[in-house]
Amino acid sequence: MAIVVGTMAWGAASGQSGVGQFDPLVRTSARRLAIAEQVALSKWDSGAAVEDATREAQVIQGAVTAGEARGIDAASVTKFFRAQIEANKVVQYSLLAEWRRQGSAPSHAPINLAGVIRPELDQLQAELVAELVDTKEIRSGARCRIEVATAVGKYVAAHLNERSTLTEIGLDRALSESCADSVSQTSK
Ligand SMILES: C=C(O[C@@H]1C=C(C(=O)O)C=C[C@H]1O)C(=O)O
Repeated sequence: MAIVVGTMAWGAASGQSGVGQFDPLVRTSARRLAIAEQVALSKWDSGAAVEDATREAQVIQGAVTAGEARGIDAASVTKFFRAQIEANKVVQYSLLAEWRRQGSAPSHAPINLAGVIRPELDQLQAELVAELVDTKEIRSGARCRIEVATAVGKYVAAHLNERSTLTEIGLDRALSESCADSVSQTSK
């Protein structure tokens, strides 16, 4: 027991700075994910499908172009934004199912997906690309996956609300392709 406690304390202390460096990426991912509610409401109103493959291709292409201009390779930008998109869809599917179970969505003003919401997502995309640049070194670190998971946990704990579980699932998915390596890290 003493060894376990000691190891955990060491792990928490040694991971501290790395975890903190992921905070902006986590916060911006959370803002992107929060917009999924507006997207889902617009799809509730229009009856459009959650998934829009044409728009997804535009999002990825825009991110790749922005990333390449700042020295981030196309493959890592693509996998990062694919994960962000998958997370967004998970949240949309979940909210839409909840509203179907309830028989109604929350009342809301008309939503302009193409003219307002997607440009907001585009703006956040630029911020995410800048944060990928800022975290390039730490995203190659051996503890990257643990630090990202810990940073998400910290964010969720600091923003508790009735949707925390969905937020945590969404953020874990959104940030699942942040690290440069593909090796699964468990306890170290
Ligand atoms: C957010 C939307 O829904 C889905 C998620 C996307 C995203 O996260 O960028 C893009 C297209 C859709 O598959 C949207 O339609 O704009």
